[in-house]
Amino acid sequence: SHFEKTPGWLDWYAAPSKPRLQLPAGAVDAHCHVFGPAEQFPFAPERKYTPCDASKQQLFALRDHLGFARNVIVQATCHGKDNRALLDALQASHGKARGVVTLGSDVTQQQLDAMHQAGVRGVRFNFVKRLVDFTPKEELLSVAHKIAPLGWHVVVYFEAQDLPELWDFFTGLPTTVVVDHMGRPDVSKGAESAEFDLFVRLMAEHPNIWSKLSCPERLSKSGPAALHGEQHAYQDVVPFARRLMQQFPDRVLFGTDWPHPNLKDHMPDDGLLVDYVAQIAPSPAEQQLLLVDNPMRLYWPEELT
Ligand SMILES: O=C(O)/C=C(\C=C(/O)C(=O)O)C(=O)O
Repeated sequence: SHFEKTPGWLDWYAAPSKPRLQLPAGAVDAHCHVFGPAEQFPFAPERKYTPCDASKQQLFALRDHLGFARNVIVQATCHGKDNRALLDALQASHGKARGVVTLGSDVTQQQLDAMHQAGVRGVRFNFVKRLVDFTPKEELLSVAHKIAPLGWHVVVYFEAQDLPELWDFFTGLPTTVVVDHMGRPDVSKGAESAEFDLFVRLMAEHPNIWSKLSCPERLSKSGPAALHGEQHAYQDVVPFARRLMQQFPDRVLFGTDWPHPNLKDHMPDDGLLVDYVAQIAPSPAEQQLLLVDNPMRLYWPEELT
């Protein structure tokens, strides 16, 4: 097909290891994707990479293999504003998945209501320049104001060096805001750096802003040491996640980011990624917050009454 995978794009682990960590009952993988199948759900013409297919069936099999109970499926840029593959997966999940879509300001109320019925609870704004072209802030704000009455939140993906210019936009959003992958800090600067202090200040000053503690494999310079059996996978990222887990225990989430788009130097074993959670949330109480209570409050609040 003409959807040839981007050269160098690694496939995900076909047979991930079984985690040592026993996840708490009801654990939520709060950041993952479905891609294609391209013949049924074509990738967006404006995409900046072409992934391999990654089906809902494979996602749900991974969920069960790792010990998660639910998924939050996040629209990735390779599908642009065409959320059909995501909506198809939500329907197949029988209520075990929620969705975060990508929308234009032309979205209609009828489309929003249908997505809400399907299990969508958020919209995603991507600012990573290698992934998307520029979208005017007015258009994004228009989308945010359209989804706010539904109780949806805004997921944002950006790189740490861009936080200063994005600060006013993020702090002006009329919803809960969930940051992907800790705002992608440069881990070589250290978890007490001015750069990460700024991100911590963003969360400290704005209690509506949450963060996912995901994607150490994208941020680490020390790499997946656990591939050799040691317990300290992605050791240099742990202090960043620990700082957020300790300071904002009720506003953090975790996800596998399966099928790990755009990774070229190594592909994480999802089982070892789950074991990484034991380093950033070592106590059962922290694991309960990170993996169950926090994502349930955000995505299935109706079940908490
Ligand atoms: O999957 C991720 O969250 C990370 C990446 C890709 C996307 O988010 C996307 O294409 O929407 C990335 O860093 O390349």
